[in-house]
Amino acid sequence: MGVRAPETLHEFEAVARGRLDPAHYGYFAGGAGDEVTLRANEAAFGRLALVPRVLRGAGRPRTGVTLPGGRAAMPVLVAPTAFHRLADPEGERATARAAAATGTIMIVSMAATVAVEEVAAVAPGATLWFQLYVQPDMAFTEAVVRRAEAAGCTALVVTVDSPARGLRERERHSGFHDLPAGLCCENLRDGGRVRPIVMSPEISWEHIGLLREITALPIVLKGILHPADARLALDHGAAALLVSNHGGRQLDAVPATIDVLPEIVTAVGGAVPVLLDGGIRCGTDVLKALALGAAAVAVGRPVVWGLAAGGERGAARVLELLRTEVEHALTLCGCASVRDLEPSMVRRSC
Ligand SMILES: Cc1cc2nc3c(=O)[nH]c(=O)nc-3n(C[C@H](O)[C@H](O)[C@H](O)COP(=O)(O)O)c2cc1C
Ligand SMILES: CCCCC(=O)C(=O)O
Repeated sequence: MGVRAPETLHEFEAVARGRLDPAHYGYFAGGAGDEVTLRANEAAFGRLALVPRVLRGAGRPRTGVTLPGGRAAMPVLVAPTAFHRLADPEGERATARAAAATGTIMIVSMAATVAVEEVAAVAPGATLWFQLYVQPDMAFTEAVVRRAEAAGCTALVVTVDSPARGLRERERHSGFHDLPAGLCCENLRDGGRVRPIVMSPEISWEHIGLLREITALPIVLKGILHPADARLALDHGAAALLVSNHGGRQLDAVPATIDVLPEIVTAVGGAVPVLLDGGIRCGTDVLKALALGAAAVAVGRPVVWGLAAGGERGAARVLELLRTEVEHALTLCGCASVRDLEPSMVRRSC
């Protein structure tokens, strides 16, 4: 990991950048269009300030959270990201072990380069959720869901922000087109072939209803940005929502996730937990999201940077850094647990 081990998530990105094939770095780092939303996700956290409480005698804070798909030792989950074997030869196996080591939940991407069964087998201590792009062929979708269930996944995270793939200029310019020979989306195997992932504009709420009938797993809808959709998600039996703009990789010019979180939390009215991802880069970002009503957050790129910088140990270090930072920030905010955070403790700073 270079002369000095990276000590912040930004340092991990710098090390990862130096190690990755530039085309792969472009794929991981890039966003859609002019990357307005990609930048906005991080910048919006920078415009918020935390207002601590004092003299509460809170003691050492507890960082754990309970969610529909299980408990996590910290309120930071591993967001689903594709193609981990581009970052490290062990790929998703390493990520899952890192998640298990920090006691957090890994959301395994449907586009993982290690099969979900193998990810579960090599990291028996990990709580895994499975991310799904509903395929127009519902029989195949059901087969994939059955694999995730049999592997022991405890929730289904259905990504709903991808009726088409985002237009990613940086990815194109950096020369990333496809997985190299020898790697494929292992969860898309179907007999002797590997199916392509279809992102279809025909997927609708009806499909969510069908999924609800197919599986007893809690369904988390990932990619909700509009309060009306948050209410529809409740009508369709979602067990949780994940406010996400796909890390700025789908429609450019959508708002930063932290800026829409309060509206979604209001629309949901406490009926189900609301999670958030996009632009979380340190412990105080986590506290801001939790104070504004998120039950937990997820990180995408930072885990990939950890993986590229130092494999399983690097990914574990990134998660451990976040855990330590969250605990420290909770202490300085006078909180005994994440439940003590509330909207009055966040203020727009400029
Ligand atoms: C390289 C990369 C691959 C991703 N792959 C997926 C995926 O397969 N499925 C999915 O639902 N989201 C995917 N996402 C979106 C992430 O789950 C998450 O929404 C986003 O990365 C959060 O933003 P952050 O990277 O700023 O933490 C991907 C994001 C990145 C950066
Ligand atoms: C077909 C893989 C899609 C991965 C993804 O969602 C992303 O790159 O953002």
